[in-house]
Amino acid sequence: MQDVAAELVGVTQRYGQHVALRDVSLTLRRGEVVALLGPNGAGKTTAVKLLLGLLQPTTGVAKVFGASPKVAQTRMRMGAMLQVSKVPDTVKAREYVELFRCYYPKPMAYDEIVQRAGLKGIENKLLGSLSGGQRQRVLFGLAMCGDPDLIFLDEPTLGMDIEARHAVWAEVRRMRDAGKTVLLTTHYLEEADSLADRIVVIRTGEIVAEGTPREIKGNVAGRKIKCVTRLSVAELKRWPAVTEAEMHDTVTVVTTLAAEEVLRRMLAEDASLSGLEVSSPALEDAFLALTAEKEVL
Ligand SMILES: Nc1ncnc2c1ncn2[C@@H]1O[C@H](COP(=O)(O)OP(=O)(O)OP(=O)(O)O)[C@@H](O)[C@H]1O
Repeated sequence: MQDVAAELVGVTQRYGQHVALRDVSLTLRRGEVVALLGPNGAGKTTAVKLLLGLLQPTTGVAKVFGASPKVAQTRMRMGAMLQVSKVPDTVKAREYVELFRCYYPKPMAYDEIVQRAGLKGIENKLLGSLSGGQRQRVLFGLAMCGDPDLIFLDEPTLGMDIEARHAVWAEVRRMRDAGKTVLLTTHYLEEADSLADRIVVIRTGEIVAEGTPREIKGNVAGRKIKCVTRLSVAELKRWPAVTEAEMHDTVTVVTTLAAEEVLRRMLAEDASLSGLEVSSPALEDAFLALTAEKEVL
């Protein structure tokens, strides 16, 4: 069994009357990248703050490396890049990184931070003069200062250009390969798909799905069969394994959780079927299905 790096156990978090998280249990194992996905206001930042010890759960327990995240020794092993982080405008990037390095007993070497966070060329600039993407890179560097075993990245690549984004992705993979644990929140589903070993989807304070990117995509949205067929959409919709069937111009698109079974039957019933294409759903399809507003009856 893999070691547990951090966990929320039966956590409910209230802000006054508002329930931001409801009985959430979440485990982060050592050496894995977990992406927390969910629409605005779902409770992602609240979960991160609980694990960082910035919030005390209303009920339930938050643990990091077997202890409270508020314990100083535990904090030293964590790094965080939060959306809300504010930086002073009149301090140079270099000075700020150096300051953060002082907080840790065994900080990462300055040059290593510069290289890993892509700070070359902006080290001597005032933080107030940096672009949004450059500022994000500095925040990424700050999160790495203590060479943490557990790192929280809240929307890390927001505003970054493609090159900077890919550099962050490479760095996250390097951390994982070094046995570190990464919790990532992102609205870029491609980012979660590409980086995460496991995805946890939250909707209105509750976990609604959890699994590898492949499982999340496969189990929820099914696969799509596209082809030209004389079978009618109305008929296809009546097949038990078909979730959805529609026509786009001359192409019929069938969504199903049992692609092989449906395909065999389609070929058996329409020998003239042509232009066949079977595709896995995008993570976006699964995400939209999982986080869709509950129907009001
Ligand atoms: N300090 C607070 N006081 C009152 N309500 C809060 C507070 N912080 C968050 N909330 C509410 O709790 C819910 C969850 O917020 P949270 O910031 O965790 O969501 P999120 O998933 O991170 O959203 P986003 O994707 O927009 O960053 C929201 O409805 C939010 O309005």
